[in-house]
Amino acid sequence: MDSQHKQWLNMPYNQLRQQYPYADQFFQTMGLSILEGSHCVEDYVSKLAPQVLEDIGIERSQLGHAFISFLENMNQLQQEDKQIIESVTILGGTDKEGRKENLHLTLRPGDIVAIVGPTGSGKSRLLADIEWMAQGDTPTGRQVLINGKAPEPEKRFAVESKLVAQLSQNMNFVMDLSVAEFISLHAESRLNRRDDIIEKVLEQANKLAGEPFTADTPLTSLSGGQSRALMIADTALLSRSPIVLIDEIENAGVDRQEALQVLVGQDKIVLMATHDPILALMAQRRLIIEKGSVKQVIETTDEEQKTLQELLHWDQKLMAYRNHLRKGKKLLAFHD
Ligand SMILES: Nc1ncnc2c1ncn2[C@@H]1O[C@H](COP(=O)(O)OP(=O)(O)OP(=O)(O)O)[C@@H](O)[C@H]1O
Repeated sequence: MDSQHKQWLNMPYNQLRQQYPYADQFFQTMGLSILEGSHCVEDYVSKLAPQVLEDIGIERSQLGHAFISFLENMNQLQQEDKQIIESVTILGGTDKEGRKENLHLTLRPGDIVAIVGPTGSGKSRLLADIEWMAQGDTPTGRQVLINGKAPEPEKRFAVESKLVAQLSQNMNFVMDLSVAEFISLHAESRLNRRDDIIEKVLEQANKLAGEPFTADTPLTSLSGGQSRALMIADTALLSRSPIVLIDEIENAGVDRQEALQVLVGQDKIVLMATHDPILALMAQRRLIIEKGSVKQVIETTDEEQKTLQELLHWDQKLMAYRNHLRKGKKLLAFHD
């Protein structure tokens, strides 16, 4: 035990708590009463009744060590939270025929980028290069930099503090949990203690989903659109990953505009492969992929923004017809 650890066990608890406000969580999780005033943890542990220790299944000598590991882990998580991503840079590699890809693209939080191109052109490969933080070691030879530098190997392969979250098309839940239980499990694993977090995620998911669902709906009975809505809300509000990759959000059952807004509102960098002109125009930029390489980067112009407004208008009309169809109504000419 080093001197820092001894200090944690011996300093008055009210002082310790001031420095490490999450210390209380250790006692709560263990089902123990929380220390008050100037008692120190060592004292507290030495005075715990044998019956209490037996109930929680831990030896007296181990409890102090468990407390130290808890504080260590929490401190590390807090450190990770402070790592701010200012930029992601993608440096070109080669196309499928080995020709050089002329690309040097830097993205910053709040950026939305669409990736477009024919089937098989390499859209998913580009997303995979970013997810993998390629360092010239994927079929494309691309390199991805974080804040202008190659990420350290621990970062690339870290599972806990992933920089990149993937939202995939197929989200079939097999867990026997309700929506509320799922959110609360995830919130717990992210050390998010906000009382209203279940409510917030659910409210956001319902804004995205066409058909509303409640906290006690079992995950397995959510429709495809509802599952995707839940995953998008969960990624936006609970995942700490600053980069979100989307491999095509289908039209079915999700409000795409709101989905992008909620992700970008959390200051994430969003990259999405898509064939959908509405989604593509919601991005500030789109990358045109051909034969495995980015051939062009197009900025969305004001002119194109007007096209977007028009497309959104048609989309609403189409949606209204879909609703009529579902309700068994006649599909007559539409009057604005
Ligand atoms: N630069 C490259 N060099 C070598 N292979 C590549 C390159 N880019 C893509 N590929 C390979 O080409 C194949 C098709 O790419 P990918 O699946 O990314 O296409 P896609 O555009 O996502 O297609 P779809 O629209 O059908 O999903 C994959 O096997 C991928 O690894």
